[in-house]
Amino acid sequence: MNADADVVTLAGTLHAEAERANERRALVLAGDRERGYDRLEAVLDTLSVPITATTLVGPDDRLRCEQLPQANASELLGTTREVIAVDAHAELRPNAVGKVAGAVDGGGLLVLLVPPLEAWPDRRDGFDESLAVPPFELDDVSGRFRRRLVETVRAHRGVAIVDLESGRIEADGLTHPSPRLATADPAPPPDRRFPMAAYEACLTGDQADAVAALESLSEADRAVVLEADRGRGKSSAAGIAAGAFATAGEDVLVTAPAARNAAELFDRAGELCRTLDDDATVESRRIETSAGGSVRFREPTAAAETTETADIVLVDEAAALPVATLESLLTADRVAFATTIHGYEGAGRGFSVRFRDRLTESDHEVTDCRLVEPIRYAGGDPVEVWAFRALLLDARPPVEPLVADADPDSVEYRRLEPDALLADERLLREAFGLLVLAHYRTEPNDLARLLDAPNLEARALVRDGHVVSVALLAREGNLSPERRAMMYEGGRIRGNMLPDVLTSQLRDEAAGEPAGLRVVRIATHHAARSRGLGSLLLERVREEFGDGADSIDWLGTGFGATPGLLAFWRANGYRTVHVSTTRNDSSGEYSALMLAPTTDAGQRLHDRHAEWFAGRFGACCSDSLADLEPDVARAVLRSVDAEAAPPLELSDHEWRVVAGAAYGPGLFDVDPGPFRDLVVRYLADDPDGVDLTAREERLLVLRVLQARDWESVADRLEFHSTSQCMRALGDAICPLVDRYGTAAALAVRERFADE
Ligand SMILES: CC(=O)SCCNC(=O)CCNC(=O)[C@H](O)C(C)(C)COP(=O)(O)OP(=O)(O)OC[C@H]1O[C@@H](n2cnc3c(N)ncnc32)[C@H](O)[C@@H]1OP(=O)(O)O
Ligand SMILES: Nc1ncnc2c1ncn2[C@@H]1O[C@H](COP(=O)(O)OP(=O)(O)OP(=O)(O)O)[C@@H](O)[C@H]1O
Repeated sequence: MNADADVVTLAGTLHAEAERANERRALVLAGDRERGYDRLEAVLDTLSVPITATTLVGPDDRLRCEQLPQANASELLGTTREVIAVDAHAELRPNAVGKVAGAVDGGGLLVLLVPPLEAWPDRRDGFDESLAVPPFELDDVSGRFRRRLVETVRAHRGVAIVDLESGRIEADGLTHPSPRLATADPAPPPDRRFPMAAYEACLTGDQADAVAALESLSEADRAVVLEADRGRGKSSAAGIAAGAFATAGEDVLVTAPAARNAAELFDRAGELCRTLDDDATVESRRIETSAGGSVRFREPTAAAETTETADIVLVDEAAALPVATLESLLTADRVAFATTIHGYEGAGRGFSVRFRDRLTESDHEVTDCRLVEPIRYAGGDPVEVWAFRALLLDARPPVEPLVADADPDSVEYRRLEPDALLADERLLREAFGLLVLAHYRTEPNDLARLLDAPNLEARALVRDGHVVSVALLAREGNLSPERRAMMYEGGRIRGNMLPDVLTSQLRDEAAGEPAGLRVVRIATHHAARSRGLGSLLLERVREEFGDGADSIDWLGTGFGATPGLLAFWRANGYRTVHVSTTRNDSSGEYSALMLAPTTDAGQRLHDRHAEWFAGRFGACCSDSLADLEPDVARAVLRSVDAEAAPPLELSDHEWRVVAGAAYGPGLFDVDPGPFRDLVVRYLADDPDGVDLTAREERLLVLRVLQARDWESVADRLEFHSTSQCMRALGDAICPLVDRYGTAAALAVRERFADE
């Protein structure tokens, strides 16, 4: 038999078994790229799969089917394909594999076109280039992620491997599954509001429960969160509910990262509308019913701006949307979010880490529903099991009892060397699981970075070998004059987040010269927080890197700023030098950049930036940071090094204006500038003996720094009237005049005190 025939027969048998079991199978074609495409074409020619249900994810449009580059793999989120082939010869992006693996239908095949397996880990590809962060070169990147990937491919059931060079079938991927037991029939709740047809459309009990949960949107101020791994039928549940609401005359607005992600939702909604309403008009993105109801799609931003035009808003693939967009969608008073828990596949955990709190704080009564039973493919599907393991999609921190009594005296500092992580799957899972759980953006790409990027280091505190706290560190700076000039002139540089911002945005060409270590992420197990472990880990990192042979000039960090986190970093000696001028897409927060210098060169870098920052922050507050939360602004200034801030230099006249408004009949509104300098100085200093309340400080931020008008400030801080608010501002300024005022200011105070 020729090699082609072998592969075609293998693929046929594999596909037949996949169909019988309603599971997926993977086929790895390892070897020469052209040969791989030849075999793949032969396979596709003979499989009973329509070309319209096949997708090639790779750089070239080589087959007659749909084609997408790996960078656009998100388009497949939430869709269902029978065959997806990934061409990984030029590059393998771990995020793309995660995204496509969930989209293959039960009975379908995931085909991987890869170089010879033995040689693959040692080849450097396009993705590796993204890991070669200056001053490191491509040769410094290692191949551990792919070595691990190859091992998992070989070790897992359901994965067939063909060595195209020798023509040998290394594994046939057959699992010979025994027949499955039928699962329980879906049943409606006894007091259902939706028509019976909605429940008859459900395929599992979990899906019927999800539809029942969505019934709660019949009432105002309700939110529903549907959570599930991929392919459990949550989009379909949302679609069935959309159809039921539309046939009852309601307008349902559907949004998702892209219209295609909501295709299943519209399919189900359309089917139900047709069943219930002979005159319904059903189009791919718009459904209208004879009761006057509708289901329509809007892009997320447009949807967020028009929530009031709909009765109900349904958000699909919510985890892939920025937190700020999710928040704007909360303006709808009846809203549901369908979101993926594992297999977040590069979308990050913004939804659960950051957005969950906002949802809880909102006026909505929230109903949660979790779908477990798979629909797209059967439970225990081997390709899902492989993808979870290979990409650590389900990595978790250690279970609570193992770390619950950890404290600074019972833990050990440990370098997490990539080789040790590769050799110890449990350690890797615990460390990566902790990072994933605690952060809004940790993706499969980060697993590859952890194992292969030359600029990254990981450190942990372990209790009896279990990870309790973990930090991911990136080397930054130490850049050549040419690279620094390139950045200064607007060129982009990989990695190097802090030097990049300080150079390109803050116009400091020397910023990339000192060597630094940025704490990219830090997390403590939730069962052991607030015991000083995070601080201990930072202290150990500083000891290790601050004065070894490997010494650095600064430690730094950048993160979505909240008052609590700013306090944590401040307590650990980090000081703010910048706040981003736009909100971070996934965290929805403004980012704070902080430095903790360890040498004179680091100190000089810090000091000049702290001075510039304190100098500009007041102006930013009434401009790009006009919607910064006042408590974040307070915490930001509190974490600036006051020594480095510019001195307060008000003229005698300016002091008379300020003191006149505080103690006499003067007005803040005539000349806000000097008040602004005074407030910045006060918040940065946090001086002893001045005890303003949090509300007074918020007033200073809102009115003096952010220049909000009196009405809105009075309203926000719940003053009875604007004049009461104005008096409160004067009262809050008095202790600042007492503390900082010059003779000219104090003379004003004396004069009015006498009256
Ligand atoms: C670059 C970055 O990674 S920034 C993001 C940091 N990581 C995260 O947000 C992940 C989730 N959070 C965590 O894992 C932990 O809370 C960490 C890493 C921030 C702190 O770890 P811990 O071991 O608790 O630190 P430690 O005990 O030394 O210090 C805790 C103090 O930090 C402050 N703090 C830290 N996070 C918060 C927060 N979210 N809200 C309020 N205060 C906070 C508090 O002052 C707290 O003291 P308290 O509990 O007595 O009030
Ligand atoms: N009630 C249903 N009737 C017909 N097909 C369904 C039904 N529920 C789910 N399916 C099919 O099962 C597959 C998965 O469903 P769906 O897309 O709703 O799941 P999901 O949990 O949203 O998955 P993903 O996270 O990948 O978006 C799809 O092919 C869908 O057409």
